[in-house]
Amino acid sequence: KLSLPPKSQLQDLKGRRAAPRGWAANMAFCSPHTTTSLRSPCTTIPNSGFRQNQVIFFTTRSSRRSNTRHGARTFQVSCAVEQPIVIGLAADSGCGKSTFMRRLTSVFGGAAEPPKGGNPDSNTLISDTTTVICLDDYHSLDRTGRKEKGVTALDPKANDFDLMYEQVKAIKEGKAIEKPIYNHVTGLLDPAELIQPPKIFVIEGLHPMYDERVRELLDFSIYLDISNEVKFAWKIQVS
Ligand SMILES: Nc1ncnc2c1ncn2[C@@H]1O[C@H](COP(=O)(O)OP(=O)(O)OP(=O)(O)O)[C@@H](O)[C@H]1O
Ligand SMILES: O=C(CO)[C@H](O)[C@H](O)COP(=O)(O)O
Repeated sequence: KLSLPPKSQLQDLKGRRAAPRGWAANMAFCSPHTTTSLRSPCTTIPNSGFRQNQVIFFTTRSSRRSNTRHGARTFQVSCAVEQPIVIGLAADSGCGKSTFMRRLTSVFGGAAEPPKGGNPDSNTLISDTTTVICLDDYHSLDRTGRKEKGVTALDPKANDFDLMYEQVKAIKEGKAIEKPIYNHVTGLLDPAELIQPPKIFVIEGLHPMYDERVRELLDFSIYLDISNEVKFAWKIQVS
């Protein structure tokens, strides 16, 4: 997961070139020491034990152990793993969020499909670079619960913004999440699905910008402002 510079550019701290033969094997035996840039935000790189923007010093072991001809040297490698970009797409129901997202993800590459082998009623779409989740999955009340409390899905009280924030933040830090599923067929909250951090993470729904903490995590925000006239015309056109 770490991006090592090409062999031709790898130098030790004295500016000497790495041994041309066996440098990769040598690195495999080395012990890492890290430091963090004070100016950069730091996030964990999945499965690496390192954090983004850390500078890692690898000190190689003696030549005998690593089977190369040169002695111990220290190399500096910067972690340059990109954080997922988070896009928030907000609009009322029936304003074309799914249609817009299908077109956008195809521009980013690959057809968008639900998670393979998962819940057939999942609202998630995954393509080569992009994962789109629907914020309806953060409804804190199911259909019956909303009816009993006399609130609609648009009411902030019917949505779990704490969980939304924690999970969007986790994705941005490169961590996988267990996201709940709101089942539009049954009106119930289904068991969670595993979402891995993608290159581009889109959160679409009624309230991607309502909670200040979630808003702060967005790299881009899109609001589809569709008049009722147009929205109803689209619906009638289908039925
Ligand atoms: N640009 C468009 N031109 C014509 N029709 C459109 C356009 N965008 C969406 N529609 C139509 O409007 C309807 C609603 O679109 P869509 O399902 O994408 O909205 P949505 O915001 O995802 O809805 P919901 O939140 O209810 O799932 C669909 O029938 C779709 O085909
Ligand atoms: O799509 C929606 C909001 O984006 C629905 O209005 C909301 O999720 C409630 O769903 P349902 O009417 O199926 O109980």
